[in-house]
Amino acid sequence: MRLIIRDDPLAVGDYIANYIAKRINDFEPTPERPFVLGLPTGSSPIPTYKALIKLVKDGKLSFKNVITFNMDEYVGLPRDHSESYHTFMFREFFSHIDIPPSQVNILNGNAEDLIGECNKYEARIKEVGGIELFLGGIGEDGHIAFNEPGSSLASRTRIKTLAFETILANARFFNNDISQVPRMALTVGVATVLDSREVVVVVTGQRKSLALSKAIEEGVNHLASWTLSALQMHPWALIVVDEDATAELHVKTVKYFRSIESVQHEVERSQAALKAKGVLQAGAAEEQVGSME
Ligand SMILES: N[C@@H]1[C@@H](O)[C@H](O)[C@@H](COP(=O)(O)O)O[C@@H]1O
Repeated sequence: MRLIIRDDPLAVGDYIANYIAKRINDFEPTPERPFVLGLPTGSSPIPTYKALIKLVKDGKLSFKNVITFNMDEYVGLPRDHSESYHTFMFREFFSHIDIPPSQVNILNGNAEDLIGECNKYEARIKEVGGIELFLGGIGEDGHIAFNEPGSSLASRTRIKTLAFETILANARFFNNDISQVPRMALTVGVATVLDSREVVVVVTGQRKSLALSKAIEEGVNHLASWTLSALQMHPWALIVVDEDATAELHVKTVKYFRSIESVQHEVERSQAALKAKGVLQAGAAEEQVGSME
């Protein structure tokens, strides 16, 4: 697992957007071999979405051959409700980029057969070859998507009852009226996220700092009380945080991850110099740097 620390949420958004853009561009997706991207909602990914939109507008990135799967959706909230995750995703992201709407997958929280809807979602992910990169955010209790504390590490896409803390936290989107916040959601499972080839999580703000420290400085327990801790079992996980989110980390943890990043920069610089001199073949430098993760 790698931890990248940036000054503020905007710098975090820029970092993640450039990271995702590089992954998509290096993949060279085609209609036959699309790039499959998992996406979250919430306020934390908004700077990333803004930076991705800019990359598309500047002609540096295209979503024409990208298929997306969103993490979750409320149950029973009309699709066109201002706070549904459908509305959120089109308002904040999809309407501003070149992705064909037919390549956007978002769970239908109003399906007649909710269990069938969840099973179909898992099947569709498999059908397109699995998720290449899952971008996620976390709640204050460390939940990923709506995998509240206590979610099984083996969980798949399913119906989930929301924790009271999550209902309280999300009341800000519903006129601060708890009674308006849906009590249930459809969500991808912890195993759905862990199955993706790469996971990138955005964590910003001091209110997430306890969850971050529990998830990376302590162990994974079978109930995944801090669901983010499940990432410790993923072979290719990256958490990108701002300074405020590091408030509860040990100084040595912060120093450790900062030192890894600076050594990596050093390696990248020397590999680039060798490449420029023709000593290393194109591609070899990235492979060697990648092996540090
Ligand atoms: N289901 C979503 C999560 O996927 C998201 O990570 C979380 C945090 O939201 P925010 O980024 O606004 O703090 O909110 C909701 O609970």
